[in-house]
Amino acid sequence: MRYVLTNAEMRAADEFTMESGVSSRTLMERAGKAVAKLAEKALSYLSEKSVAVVCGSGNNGGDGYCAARILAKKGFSVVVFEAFPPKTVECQLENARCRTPRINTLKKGYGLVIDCLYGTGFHGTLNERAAQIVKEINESGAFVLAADIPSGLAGDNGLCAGEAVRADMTAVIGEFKAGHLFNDGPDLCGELRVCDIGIVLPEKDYMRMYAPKDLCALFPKRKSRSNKGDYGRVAILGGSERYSGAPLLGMSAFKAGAGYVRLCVPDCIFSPLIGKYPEAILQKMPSANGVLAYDEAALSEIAAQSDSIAVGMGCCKDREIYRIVRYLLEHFTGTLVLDADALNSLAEFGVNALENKRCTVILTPHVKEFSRLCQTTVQEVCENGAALARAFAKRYGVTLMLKSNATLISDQSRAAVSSAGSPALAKGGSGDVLAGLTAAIAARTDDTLLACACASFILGESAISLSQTLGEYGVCASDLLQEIPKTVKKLESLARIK
Ligand SMILES: NC(=O)C1=CN([C@@H]2O[C@H](COP(=O)(O)OP(=O)(O)OC[C@H]3O[C@@H](n4cnc5c(N)ncnc54)[C@H](OP(=O)(O)O)[C@@H]3O)[C@@H](O)[C@H]2O)[C@@H](O)CC1
Ligand SMILES: [K+]
Repeated sequence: MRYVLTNAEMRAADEFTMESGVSSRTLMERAGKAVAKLAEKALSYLSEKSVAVVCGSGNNGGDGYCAARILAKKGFSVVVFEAFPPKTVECQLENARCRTPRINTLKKGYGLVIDCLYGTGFHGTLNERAAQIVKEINESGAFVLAADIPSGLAGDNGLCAGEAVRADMTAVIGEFKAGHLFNDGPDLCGELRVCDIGIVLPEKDYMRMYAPKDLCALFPKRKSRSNKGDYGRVAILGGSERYSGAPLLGMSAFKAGAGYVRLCVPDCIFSPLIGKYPEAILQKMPSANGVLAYDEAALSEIAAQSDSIAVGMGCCKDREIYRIVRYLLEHFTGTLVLDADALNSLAEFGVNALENKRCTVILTPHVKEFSRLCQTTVQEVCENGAALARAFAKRYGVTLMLKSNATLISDQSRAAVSSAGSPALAKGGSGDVLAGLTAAIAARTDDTLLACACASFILGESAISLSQTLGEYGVCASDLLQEIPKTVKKLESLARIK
């Protein structure tokens, strides 16, 4: 497991490391060395071997002077662009130690440009001169290596207002910052390489990034003497005349190992589904106007016979859906996964229903759905998603999985991010697949944070691997159902090695 920090948390960790006896000069030397090492590796693949290092006034600039000195000592042709005069003591020191030639403007022709303009100290927007320099970096035609984070990208949320460096590779100094993973971050950072410089973390309350070897604990070897009841009874409650396929994508629950999957669909779409999935239990629910209708007896039976229930996929926003969600919140004692129109109905008819519940609740909104739940804007969710998710999870006593290019998960005390994913998932049906996966995995564990991270990982990895053969444009949600067992098998195999 790795951690993902905010700028302030990273600064505190740097300071804590220094208090533990590592000097700032040593830390910078390590950072510069790590950047130089990645530069050298990149240069080995490039035909043009000249390097330009663009340095700002802070310690990110200091990393740059240090890397330039190391690369020059190794015999590379290196120039430094002093974009702004050094301000911090370490930057001034490294500037003085670096004797490579200086340039005043960045022309084309370098093989590699190292961006050390701004790191975690960046805030606000680029001024005119900085924006011009960033433009020159982006238009240089060189391979761009960003030190710590591409300049212009906000470390706390991965947003950039206007121009920012578009890197081919980013040398992540110490720990991931949220900005590497969220919003514009993945498109601007290129390949992320973490450089360990011996940072000592003062606490362990950071956002987590689970590795496959943490997630595989959810796929222990199945005992030969076991039966379907041991692997979770999942109910998928969804579909409408308009979205008749959505609940079928919840069959992902079976692909993630559930023992039983019960598809509960409105009577208006029931008949065509008979025999479609021979392994599933098919349950006919009443409907009104093509949408699921409230039926207490049926819901009571589903609640009694399920370990987890996913509700909302393709349901349509409706008062009847809201009644169904309220009933399940108040009577079900397993894990309830609220997705799509269950969330939209909650937002429309009263999110306070979440206060009165007996079950464990997981909400799986995308950014727009979450903005409706919080009665705020999408922009606000993009800017402060982590804080909003944490506050919401705490306020309502739920686990929240906020879906975007990186998925942010928050329970009442912890947070995690899953960055596995692909733009191939930006299509109808992906969320329905995720809801089924989440319900299946959450049925087997009390650790909802881990369950959500695992479900998101399986979805993301399956999409990545399918994209390699079908392409990001070609992959669709039903393809994922075929790929998921392969991803799950990798976790299963990993669990056996442990
Ligand atoms: N701490 C350590 O020991 C270690 C740190 N390390 C490295 O240091 C980096 C952090 O360094 P840092 O804190 O000095 O900040 P950095 O990003 O270089 O820039 C700050 C300067 O930019 C300026 N500025 C900001 N925004 C601006 C804007 N919009 N427009 C214009 N100016 C703006 C800002 O101005 P000010 O806010 O003071 O007005 C200030 O002058 C970190 O990412 C890592 O690479 C590693 O070596 C490991 C050890
Ligand atoms: K940078």
